[in-house]
Amino acid sequence: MGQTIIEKIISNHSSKKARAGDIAIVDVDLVMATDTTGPLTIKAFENMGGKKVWDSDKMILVIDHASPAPNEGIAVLHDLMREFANEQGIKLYDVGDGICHQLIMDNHHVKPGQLVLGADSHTCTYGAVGAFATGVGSTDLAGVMLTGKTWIKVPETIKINLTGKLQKGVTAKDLILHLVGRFGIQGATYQAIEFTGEVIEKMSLDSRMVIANMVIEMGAKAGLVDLKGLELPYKYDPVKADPDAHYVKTIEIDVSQLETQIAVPHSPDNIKGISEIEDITIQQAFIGSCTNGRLEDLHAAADILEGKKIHPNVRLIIAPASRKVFQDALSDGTVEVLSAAGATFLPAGCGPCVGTHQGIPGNNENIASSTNRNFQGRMGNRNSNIYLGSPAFVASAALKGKITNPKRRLSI
Ligand SMILES: CC(C)[C@H](C(=O)O)[C@@H](O)C(=O)O
Ligand code: SF4
Repeated sequence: MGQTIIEKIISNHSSKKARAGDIAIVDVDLVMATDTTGPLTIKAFENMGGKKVWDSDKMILVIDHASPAPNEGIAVLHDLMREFANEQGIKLYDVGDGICHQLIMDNHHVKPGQLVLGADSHTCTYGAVGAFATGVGSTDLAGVMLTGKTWIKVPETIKINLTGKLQKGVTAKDLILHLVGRFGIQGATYQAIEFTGEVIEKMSLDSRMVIANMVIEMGAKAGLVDLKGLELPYKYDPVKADPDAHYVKTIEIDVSQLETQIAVPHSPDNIKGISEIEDITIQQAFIGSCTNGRLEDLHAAADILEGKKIHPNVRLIIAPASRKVFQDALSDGTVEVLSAAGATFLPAGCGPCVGTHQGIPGNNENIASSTNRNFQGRMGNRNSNIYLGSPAFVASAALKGKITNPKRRLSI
């Protein structure tokens, strides 16, 4: 019997042909840690007796979660990371460079068919370029830093084929929210998902990243997006599934009828169609994160806000996913449009996504957000409510001061 993409990638990184359910010892192509997990990882590495990482070219550190440092304690942790990176000759991205996942993608640190581990749950984002990338704990990552290897149980695979055409104002975010709602937050636990079909083939890299990024919200180990229709600035050999590969499930979805999808408080699988929840008042709007902080996302917001002013009772906060995203949005006039509409720009980084700093909501406030998680307290206040959706949804809500269908705000 043939192999799925993940079985092939794991086989290529180990000495045996891998099948779902096997335990494989694999060589890792790249490891990554952030300012939330990096200091713990470095300590664990030293506690294991680590002196020199197995390959300093295969490790990346990023200061993005609380960046610039909001207090002395975090400033000390940032310094610890800088010192370690210096001693070991490891590439470190510092304050303002951007979110770890965006930097790894922007700078082509990951390529199709590679196997990457990150001490961050959204490492699965790199499935957008057909890599098997997944999140691990700090101690596991420290082990890889010593040896360049880890063990992995080969996941089973679900195949999702997406056909039809997305309606105006309906995006990759709506699609993945719909799937998270359908599966539930544990619906694909420890499984890989292969995404194929004409909808994927027409998607930009930015949109493919949205899909791969949120598979963790269904508990999946990896989301592997078909590379058809994707142009990359380098040559590569795509890893393809065999025609007789075994899938635990194959799902066909026609996306043509899908309306804007929103995750309502307090879980990313608590999905409603926009028409069910229109008119809820909001006080804060956030566009950013490794899910939706890219150029395409800022463009979608600018399309809605150009020449207009946001509602006077709303704070619209934008954190570009990377410095490059910010610079591109600056040079094409997008920053100007959004700033004139009343948006406040934060440095490139995670920003308010995880509630560490910058934009913690007040009591009883409702937030429209382009991020990926809306658990109670996620943005730093348990007495606030987060509504997750696309950047077009967030911009429309910021404009009207309440949840509204982005379709009505789009001129195209
Ligand atoms: C803080 C960090 C450990 C966490 C993660 O692993 O995902 C964060 O990035 C998140 O999005 O919740
Ligand atoms: S942007 Fe949010 S989800 Fe993404 S890595 Fe940062 S904290 Fe995690």
